[in-house]
Amino acid sequence: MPPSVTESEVFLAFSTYATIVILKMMLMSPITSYFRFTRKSFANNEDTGMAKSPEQKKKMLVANPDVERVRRCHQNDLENIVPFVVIGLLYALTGPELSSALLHFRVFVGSRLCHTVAYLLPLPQPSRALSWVLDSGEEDHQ
Ligand SMILES: N[C@@H](CCC(=O)N[C@@H](CS)C(=O)NCC(=O)O)C(=O)O
Repeated sequence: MPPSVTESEVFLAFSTYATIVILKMMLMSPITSYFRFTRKSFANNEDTGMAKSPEQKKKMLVANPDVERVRRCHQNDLENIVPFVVIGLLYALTGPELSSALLHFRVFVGSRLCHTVAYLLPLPQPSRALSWVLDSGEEDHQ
């Protein structure tokens, strides 16, 4: 009996690379929390319970640039990784050559990791823009 689509090497490669980028995206939540606590910047009134005065409570509700940066990075992941998972799955189902599928998946995952590093450090532009162009281009080529 021929192997089913889900047993194919392309599908296994897709599952592996999709899992890597999804885990990376999920990591953005604990990183946001880390920045919220270290910068003492929260989104909701009820999150500022540790404030010792009404003034401190007010300060804690002011947006912090580091927290906002991680949030933008997370948002950008959502804009790119969700389409990658959907389009990558459809592409894997078309039965492409393993070598070209691996190239697409690796370029996407590599450039997404570069995008995160460039956004969070931050690295000077055009490093982030180039990594974004590479991974969004990958989605178009699948
Ligand atoms: N939603 C994005 C669409 C364009 C995009 O993803 N640009 C890349 C390369 S400049 C980026 O990293 N944008 C920053 C961001 O989404 O916060 C934006 O508003 O910038």
